[in-house]
Amino acid sequence: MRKINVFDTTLRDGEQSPGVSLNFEEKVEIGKQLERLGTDIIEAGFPASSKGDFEAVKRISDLVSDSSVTGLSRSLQKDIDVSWEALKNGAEPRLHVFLATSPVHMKYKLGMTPDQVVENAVESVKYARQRFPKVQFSAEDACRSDWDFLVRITEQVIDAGAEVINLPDTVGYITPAEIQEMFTYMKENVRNIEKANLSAHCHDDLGMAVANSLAAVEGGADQVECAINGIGERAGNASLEEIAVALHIRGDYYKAKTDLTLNEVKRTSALVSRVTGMQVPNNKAVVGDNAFAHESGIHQDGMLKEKSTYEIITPELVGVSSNRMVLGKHSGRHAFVEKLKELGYHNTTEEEVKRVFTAFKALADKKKEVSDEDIFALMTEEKLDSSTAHYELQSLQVNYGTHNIPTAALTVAAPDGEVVEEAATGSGSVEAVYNTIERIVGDAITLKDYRIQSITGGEDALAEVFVTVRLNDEEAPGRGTAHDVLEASAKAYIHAVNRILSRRAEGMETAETLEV
Ligand SMILES: CC(=O)SCCNC(=O)CCNC(=O)[C@H](O)C(C)(C)COP(=O)(O)OP(=O)(O)OC[C@H]1O[C@@H](n2cnc3c(N)ncnc32)[C@H](O)[C@@H]1OP(=O)(O)O
Ligand SMILES: CC(C)C(=O)C(=O)O
Ligand SMILES: [Mg+2]
Repeated sequence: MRKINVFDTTLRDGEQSPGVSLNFEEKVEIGKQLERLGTDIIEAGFPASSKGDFEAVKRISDLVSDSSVTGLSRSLQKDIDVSWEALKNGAEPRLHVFLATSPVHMKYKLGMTPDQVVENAVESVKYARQRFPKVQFSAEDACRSDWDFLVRITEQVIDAGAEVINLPDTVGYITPAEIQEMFTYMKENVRNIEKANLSAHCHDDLGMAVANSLAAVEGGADQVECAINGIGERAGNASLEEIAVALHIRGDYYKAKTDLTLNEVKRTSALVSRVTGMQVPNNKAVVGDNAFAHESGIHQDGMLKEKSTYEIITPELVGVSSNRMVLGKHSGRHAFVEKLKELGYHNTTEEEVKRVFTAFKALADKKKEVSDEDIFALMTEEKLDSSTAHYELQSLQVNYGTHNIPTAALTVAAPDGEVVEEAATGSGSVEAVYNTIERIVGDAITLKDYRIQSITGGEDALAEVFVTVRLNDEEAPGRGTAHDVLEASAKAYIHAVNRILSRRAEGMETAETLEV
């Protein structure tokens, strides 16, 4: 397996993300984590760009010893001098100097001829080598540069002492097939290529940064430059975690590997996301919240039978504790039963599972994700209702308006199997519902206590209502769960009434023995 050096530029190109500016402590914290992750080279910043960046690069360079720390510099002696001051005490001081080589950059941005660019690059590399033991030269916008011009400048900067030549796709323009061919061309045509490593630095403007980096590896690149979570200028850089995991999982194809400690990937991603304020999309490969979550029934069933059916990366590989089975509208019975077991329901009958699964599907139609608490609530309701059911709510309609008298209409299955329809008014919607139930039961019922809470957070959470009611001389608590508060209120009231009736039927004497 060929070893690919990982050059992390989160703290330099990554910080060039619009809206991101890291302070000293934040940069140092990320620098230490990048060392734990095992990146070969950390580009800690651009020392000549500001005093703050200078201090951060210096601190990281002083602190970090397991990774080599570098800083970016224009092809100017004053930038190189400042970089040396920042990096000179590091374990392995390394300079990254760049100059553009594409026709458009040379003509319009630099105002230099190709000959002047070669001369300037060679001078800078020689000047840098008087201080730095290791110098990397980047031919900015290499992927829009003439290949023979790239061969010429590469040969000369290698002769001047550069040991790493980076060929960036500065504007994210190239395709995988082209970049592979370009690296192969350089390997075959640069006369002194054996004295240097080739590096790829890809941007994601066309969404091909990772694919291009991997294709560059196929073409012979020895180093990839990338950023955590793919952050960076404009659409960002190639994402470090995606390249690293692709090389790990498809080592059979790339015949290449990195020395990263992959189980530090998730932690590093979370740190960078928190500190930069750039959120990781849920569907982001490797580090997104959904990367190890399975929602659909067929996938969950496959996962329960054999994980490799739908998971090519184990969550543990990148430091995620486990995969997640998300119960939602696409989930099936296998995953549902598994969840019941996980929640401690081992002795459920087929009938129970059938009823609760139907309730679960109905809830999942209204709610994006059904939580453990939701399932617990459905199961508790099933257990209590099946042992005491007499009245059963079938439908409910409430008419409420700020200038109308609230009116409720309910359809309820009575203990004798008859389906009763009734309506009543009240001073509020809940009272209208309760007055209707009272009519259906045909006895005086008094509400002694009413409490409501939401199960889990969010606008689509289940409502849970607790009541205490008095029917004739007896009191009982009741509990109801539903997506809607009025339905939960009706269910709680009926539940309490059912308990009293059930107690009567069983000849029980006290209400206190029943707990909600
Ligand atoms: C592809 C990349 O990511 S390159 C890195 C980009 N990163 C950054 O620019 C972040 C840090 N930059 C900065 O803080 C500032 O731009 C500084 C301190 C470097 C320079 O600031 P200023 O002196 O105000 O110059 P300004 O940024 O406006 O213009 C850039 C100058 O550098 C020149 N330049 C650009 N690249 C190079 C290079 N590799 N070598 C030498 N000069 C260069 C430009 O031609 C321009 O020169 P001019 O003033 O003679 O026209
Ligand atoms: C400075 C270089 C390496 C760069 O960031 C680019 O060309 O994108
Ligand atoms: Mg870049």
